[in-house]
Amino acid sequence: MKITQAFHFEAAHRLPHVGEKHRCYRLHGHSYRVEVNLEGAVDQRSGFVVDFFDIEAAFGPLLERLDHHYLNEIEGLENPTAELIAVWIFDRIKPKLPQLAGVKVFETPDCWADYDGA
Ligand SMILES: Nc1nc2c(c(=O)[nH]1)N=C([C@H](O)[C@H](O)COP(=O)(O)OP(=O)(O)OP(=O)(O)O)CN2
Ligand SMILES: [Zn+2]
Repeated sequence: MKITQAFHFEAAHRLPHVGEKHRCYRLHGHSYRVEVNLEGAVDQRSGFVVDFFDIEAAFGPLLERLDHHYLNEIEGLENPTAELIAVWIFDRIKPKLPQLAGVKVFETPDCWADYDGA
């Protein structure tokens, strides 16, 4: 069984390695959407793969670090592409959520990165 919980945050960033002529070299912001995907057996008693409240508890502290922050200043996010934000989130919540199967980070409704740990 697969389950997903979505979160949202607003943040500023710039991409330092794209070259000065690329518009994303300049400071700008996005309304990010994050989808946390888990996969596992449904517990017979609870009926849950994982309680959504537990997913919220695992991701909440990261959300506080991301929301309304300048991403480039966060340790490990000096080059905050959607891909590297997805890896950053995955690596930090996997120890708390062993059933974690993937993290999607949407910069816009049309552009996202999907990391499954590989
Ligand atoms: N593979 C990736 N490519 C790009 C990334 C990324 O993270 N991974 N990031 C960017 C920039 O962050 C850029 O700001 C993306 O914004 P864009 O897609 O241009 O969306 P906008 O809403 O700003 O654009 P509109 O066309 O005006 O809607 C670039 N590439
Ligand atoms: Zn951007």
